[in-house]
Amino acid sequence: MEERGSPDGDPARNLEQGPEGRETPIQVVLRVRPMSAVELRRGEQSVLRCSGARTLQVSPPGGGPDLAFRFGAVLDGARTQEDVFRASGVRQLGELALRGLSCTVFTFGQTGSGKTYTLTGPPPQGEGVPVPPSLAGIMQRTFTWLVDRVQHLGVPVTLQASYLEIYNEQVLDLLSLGSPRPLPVRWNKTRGFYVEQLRVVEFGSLEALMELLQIGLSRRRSSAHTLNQASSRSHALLTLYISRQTKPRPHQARNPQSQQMPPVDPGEHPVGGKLCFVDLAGSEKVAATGSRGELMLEANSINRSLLALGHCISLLLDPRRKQSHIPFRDSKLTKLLADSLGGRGVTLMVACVSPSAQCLPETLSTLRYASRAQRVTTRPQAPKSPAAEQPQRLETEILQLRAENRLLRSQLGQMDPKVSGVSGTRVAWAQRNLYGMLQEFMLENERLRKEKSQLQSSRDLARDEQRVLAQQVQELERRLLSACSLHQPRLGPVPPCPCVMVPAPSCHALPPLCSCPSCRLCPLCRAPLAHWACPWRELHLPRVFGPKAPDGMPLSARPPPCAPPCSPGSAKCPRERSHSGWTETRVLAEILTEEEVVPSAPPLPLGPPNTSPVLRGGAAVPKLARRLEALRDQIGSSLRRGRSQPPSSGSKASPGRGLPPC
Ligand SMILES: Nc1ncnc2c1ncn2[C@@H]1O[C@H](COP(=O)(O)OP(=O)(O)OP(=O)(O)O)[C@@H](O)[C@H]1O
Repeated sequence: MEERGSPDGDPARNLEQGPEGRETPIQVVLRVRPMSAVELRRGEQSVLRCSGARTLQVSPPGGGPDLAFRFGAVLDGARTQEDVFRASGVRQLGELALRGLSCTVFTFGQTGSGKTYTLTGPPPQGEGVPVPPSLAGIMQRTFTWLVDRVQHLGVPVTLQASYLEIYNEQVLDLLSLGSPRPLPVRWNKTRGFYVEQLRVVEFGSLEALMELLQIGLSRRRSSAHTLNQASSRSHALLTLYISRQTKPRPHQARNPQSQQMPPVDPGEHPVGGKLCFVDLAGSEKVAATGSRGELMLEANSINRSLLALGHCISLLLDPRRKQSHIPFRDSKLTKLLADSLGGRGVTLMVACVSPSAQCLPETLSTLRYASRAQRVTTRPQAPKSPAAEQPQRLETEILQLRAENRLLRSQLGQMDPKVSGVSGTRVAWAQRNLYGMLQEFMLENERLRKEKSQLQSSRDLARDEQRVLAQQVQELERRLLSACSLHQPRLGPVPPCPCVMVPAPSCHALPPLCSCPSCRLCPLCRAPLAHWACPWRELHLPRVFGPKAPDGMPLSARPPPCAPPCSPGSAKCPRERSHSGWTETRVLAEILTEEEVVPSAPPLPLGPPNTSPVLRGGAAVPKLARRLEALRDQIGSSLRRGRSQPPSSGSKASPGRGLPPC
C-alpha cells in the first residue's frame, strides 16, 4: 500500500515545541465528515477509512490498490467538534499568537466537505434558533479560550478583529459600517500585503467578538446548489490582532464602556501577534453542482483562486524556487495568505473530505493538495515593535554601512595608481584623452550641425533659382518657336490663334502653349494636340528647321513615321526624345546655329505694332539660342552648387544673376 504524508505527526506537539526561527512545516489535519442524509439515501458507498490516528486509507470502488495518506492528525466522522479543536492544536497556535507570531488556520476541501462546519459550526436552523454549544466550531472555541487566556495573563492585552471576504476577486469588508465596497490590497515592506481601509475593531469581551463573528457570517455570501444547501461563495478571513499594551490609551481611561467595541483608526495597524481563520470557498465542478449564471461565475472565480493557491504551494515545495519568485500576486487570496504560506507565519490547514465514493476524484485531489501543503515550510518570526526594533535595526544598518565602506575603500584602492600599479602618467593621459575626445566630438558635432543647416539653405536657394530659370527657359522657348514659325515653309493656311497670350501657333511636338481651340490643333499637320508627343514631330522639324535633324542625322536616314518601332536601346534605334529632351536648349541651339532659318511664314496678323524683335524672327533666333544656352549652364551650375558646395556668404544673389540680356 502506498503511503504519503508527513513524518512529523501531532500538530499540537509540534507547535508547542516553539517554532521560532526554525523551518516549520505547515501542519495538516484531515477531517472526514460523516455521510450526509442525502448520500445515505442514495446508498452511496464510503471509500475512506481511518487506520490509526494519522493515516487515512482510500479504497477505490471496483478494486484497485488502496492508497494511504498520512497527516498530522486524521479525524473521522465520529469525532466531535471539541475533538477536532483539541486534536488540531489551535490552542498552541493561539499561544504563539500571544507571543507575537502571525498564525493562520485555514480549511480546505471540496464544496460540501464540511469546512464551514469545522470552523464555525452548522448554520442556525432558523431565525433566533441558536446553534447548540456542542456544535460550535474551531473559531468560537478558540475565541472562548483566548479571551479567557488573556484575562488570566496579568498584563494588559489589546484585542482587535477584522473580517473580510474575497468574493469574485474583490475584497469586501464584512464589518464595514456602511454597505461594503471593494477594498484595495497593498504591499509595503513592514506589513507585507494588507487590505487598505479595512475596518479593525477593538473588542474587550467574548460576547463582543461573537457578535462580530455573527455580523460577518450573516453578511457573507452563500447560495444553494446540488451539493450544499448553504454553500459559501467567497473566501472569508477573520483576523484577531493581539498586542500587549504598554500604557492605557487615553480614550480607554476616559470611557471604560468604549472598551466594548471602540472604532479604530482604519489607517492604524496593530503590531503584535495575529491569529487568522480562513474559511476557503470549496472547489467545485460546475457540472456536478449544476451551477449556472452567477453561481457559475462565482465557481470559476473560486476555482481560479484555489488554483493560484495550489500553484504557490507547489512552488514553495521547491527549496530553490522558494528563494526566488512565488506568484502570490496572482490572486487576492494568495496575496493575503503569502505570509502564512511562505513567510514568517505559523500555519495549520484543516483538510475536509467527504467519505462518499461519488466524491472520490475531488477527495483524492484534496488529499494530494494537503500532502503537498504539509511539505511547505515557513520560518516563523515575531514581528518586532518599532521601539524594540529600533536599536537592532540601527545596529544592522551600521554594520551594513561599515561593510559598504570597506568595499568602496578597496575599490578605490584598486583605482589608485600607486596601489594598482598603473603609472600616474598613464592614468592622467587616459583621463585627458577621454576628456579631449569628448570635447572633440562635441565640437565636431557642432560643426556638422552648422554645415548641415548651411547646406539645407543652399539647397533651398538653388531650388528657387532653378525654378525661376526653368520659367525663363520656358518663356524663351516659347518665343523661339514663335520666331521659328515665322520662317517655316507654308504648308497651308494656318488659322490665326485668337489667343492673345501667344502670338503664333507652335508645333504640337511641344506642349500646347495655351488651351484655346486653335492652339490645340497642330498648325503643321492639323492633328489634334491630344498629347504633346506627336508621332510626326520629327517630320515637322525639317519643315521648321531644314532638312537635317537636330542630332545631325539626315532625315532621309530616319525611319518613316509609320515604320514599326525598333527595340529600345538598340544601336540602330535613335533614342526617343522626351519632352524635356526636345526642349533642351542645347538641342535647340544646335538646330538654330546649324540651319539657316529663312523667314517664310507670313507676318503675325495679331502681333502688336511694337512686337519685340525676337518675335519678328531673323537675327533674334541665334540670340535666343545663346540665351537658352546660358540659362542651361546656369541651371547646371546652380544645381551643382546646391549639391556639393556650402553656400558662400555672397551667394544670396538673385536667381537671374548673370543672365545675358534678352
Ligand atoms: N462533521 C460534520 N458532522 C455533521 N454534519 C456536517 C459535518 N460536516 C459538514 N456537515 C454538514 O454538511 C453540509 C456541508 O457542510 P459545509 O457547509 O460546512 O461545507 P463546506 O465545505 O463549507 O461547503 P462550501 O464550500 O460549499 O461552503 C452542511 O449541512 C453541514 O452541516
